[in-house]
Amino acid sequence: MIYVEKLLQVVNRIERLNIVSMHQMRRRVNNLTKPLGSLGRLEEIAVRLAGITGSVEPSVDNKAIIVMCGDHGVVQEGVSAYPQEVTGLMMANFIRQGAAVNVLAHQAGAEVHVVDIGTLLTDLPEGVVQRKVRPGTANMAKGPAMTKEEAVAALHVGIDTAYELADKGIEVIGLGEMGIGNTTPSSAMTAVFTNHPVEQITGKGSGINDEALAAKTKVIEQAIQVNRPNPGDAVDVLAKVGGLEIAGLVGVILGAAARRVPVVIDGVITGAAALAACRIEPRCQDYLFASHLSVEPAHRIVLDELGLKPVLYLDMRLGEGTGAALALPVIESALQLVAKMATFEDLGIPSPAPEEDEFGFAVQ
Ligand SMILES: O=C(O)c1ccc[n+]([C@@H]2O[C@H](COP(=O)([O-])O)[C@@H](O)[C@H]2O)c1
Ligand SMILES: Cc1cc2nc[nH]c2cc1C
Repeated sequence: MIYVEKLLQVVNRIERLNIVSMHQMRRRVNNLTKPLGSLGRLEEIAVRLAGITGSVEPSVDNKAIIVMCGDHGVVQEGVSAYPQEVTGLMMANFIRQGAAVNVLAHQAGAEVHVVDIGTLLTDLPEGVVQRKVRPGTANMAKGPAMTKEEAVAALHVGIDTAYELADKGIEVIGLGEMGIGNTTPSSAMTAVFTNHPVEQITGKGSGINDEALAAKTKVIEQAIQVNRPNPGDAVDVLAKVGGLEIAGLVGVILGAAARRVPVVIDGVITGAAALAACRIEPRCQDYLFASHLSVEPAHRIVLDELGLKPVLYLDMRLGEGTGAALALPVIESALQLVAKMATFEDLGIPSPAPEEDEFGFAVQ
């Protein structure tokens, strides 16, 4: 019960964007020495970051990527092309800086935090944050993946992680995950939340063949039928057909939004987490940026549902936070332009930009 109260406190702390800061940022952007609107979506990014942070000089200098790791009982049903041990092996790889996300995060100047929230690994490599709620989920094709209490505990791991990073001055959080089998719960959650047919939503994940895809689709349909998750209760959906790392990511989003820290989502798994977070508290939506569009069909459905446009289109389907790491420098560029470009006033000439409405948008 105490746990649920804490969750409510965090959710209640999530505020609307700061309209005054957005207006001031729009004005500044409109006065930069360029044709009005010519920096396209970079302008929208700068304006939204002003709204999130409540500052006309926001910073995303201090960046972190959280890689939540968990295992999935549903792998027993043959839904993945890879064995379950890969989750643990990749966790070790993150620590030795050998994974794709390490390379890309290093390039972006982002820290990588690897959290074991629910893998089967018992002997954790040094450097992994140990926050195991339980060792892997149960097989959701046969019953609930976890209890509601476990789902709430996982949400709190995410909230705590976001708060810890906010406390130490992290200004933007990229979401990443590792969990063999986790495209299965992600597709199930997306189907339940959006009511799209499972067949339209399910993809090949890390690389199964057509036959296995047909079987995976059936497993997801069965999991939904067996568990009957309530689409109006995101915690119920997470517990019945979700995953520990997915619930952890939902917590990260809630915690980051409560602390006014922007969140960059990655592929289909972090997307399903974003959908759940927005079902818990719709204001979360304002704090989210979509880094890229994954090959997994559920990802497009999630981003459409959340009204998010991806920064990059690279046909990736890796996860780990790789897309988030790639988009961070683009987001940072938006702020660099605002901070460093000259304005028309700097040149001593009045802005040739058209009149603005009360929100600072051009009146044509
Ligand atoms: O980010 C994505 O969109 C994405 C798409 C397909 C696969 N993945 C990654 O691959 C793993 C899940 O794939 P699977 O086929 O085992 O469900 C998991 O570790 C994810 O990080 C990630
Ligand atoms: C090798 C490997 C690396 C991954 N990283 C994220 N998901 C993954 C799945 C596999 C199989």
